[in-house]
Amino acid sequence: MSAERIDGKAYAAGLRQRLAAAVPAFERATGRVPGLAVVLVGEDPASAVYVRSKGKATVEAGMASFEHKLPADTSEADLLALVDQLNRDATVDGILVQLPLPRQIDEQRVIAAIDPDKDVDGFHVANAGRLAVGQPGFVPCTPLGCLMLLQDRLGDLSGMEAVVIGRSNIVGKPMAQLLLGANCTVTIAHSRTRDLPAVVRRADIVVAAVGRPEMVKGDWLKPGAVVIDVGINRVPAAEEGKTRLVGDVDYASAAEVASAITPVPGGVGPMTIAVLLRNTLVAAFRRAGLAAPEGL
Ligand SMILES: Nc1nc(=O)c2c([nH]1)NC[C@@H]1CN(c3ccc(C(=O)N[C@@H](CCC(=O)O)C(=O)O)cc3)C=[N+]21
Repeated sequence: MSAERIDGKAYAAGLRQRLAAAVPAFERATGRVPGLAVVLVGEDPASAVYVRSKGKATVEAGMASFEHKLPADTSEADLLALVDQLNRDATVDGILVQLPLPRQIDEQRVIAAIDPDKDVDGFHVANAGRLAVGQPGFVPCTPLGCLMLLQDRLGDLSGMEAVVIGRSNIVGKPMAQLLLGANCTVTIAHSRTRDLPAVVRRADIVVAAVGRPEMVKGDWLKPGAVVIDVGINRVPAAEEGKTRLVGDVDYASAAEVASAITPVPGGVGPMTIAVLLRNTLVAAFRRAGLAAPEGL
């Protein structure tokens, strides 16, 4: 069998178009456009690339982008002061502080300082709690994007066996909550899981978010499984001195067994950015006391 390739880039482009189409109604009602503030501390080149593509996508969707670039030696107090200023800025609906932060800054303290109603990353404990108990809030962008791709492909997920590999607060745990909310039978596997291949072989849905290049092999999969690869790993390419991106799944062998699989790049990554804009638009409608449009 040769799996169908799940085109996250195309789905993300469609979502961004639907978001752009909803912005004028917000602008008519409020006299302003939704705004996203992105804060980058230091000059990690990969982080700078993501921040730039977020800013570009924000403007393309008709929203306002506010970029704050701070030097690598910024103190925690100075970053907290900026977050406080953004919390109080009425033109800012969403705040994203790019992670990881330099080691003099306590990430949890910074996330805790963000107004939960502007926390479009969904990283604040208030939003983690809302997701856990099924209240409206903000869901982390990557897992929500994965759920959208799965529901687009499979429709109702009720009763399906889902295995999430990875237990991070930003992907694995919220992904498991979302799949549980969609009535899957959910297993969270991790580095201490015994006989991981046997656990993965039960799954109708596999979400790989471990950060280990090409770890999940085709012979771990149940034939016909749908595979979502969250990993983005830069590895040496065949040509001397060059690099390439690979996922946490060995695409070639997995595509022989799965019914559908997301590629890397072009799968989950573009969805993360599109969902960030979706969360920002939803935050803007909610903060204005307006009902957010359906189906976003
Ligand atoms: N507070 C916070 N929120 C984040 O959402 C966040 C963060 N910090 N820190 C860094 C990670 C990383 N991240 C990506 C987003 C899009 C792509 C993406 O679009 N990737 C392209 C490839 C891009 C390339 O070629 O490097 C793809 O997969 O097709 C990748 C990675 C968001 N992150």
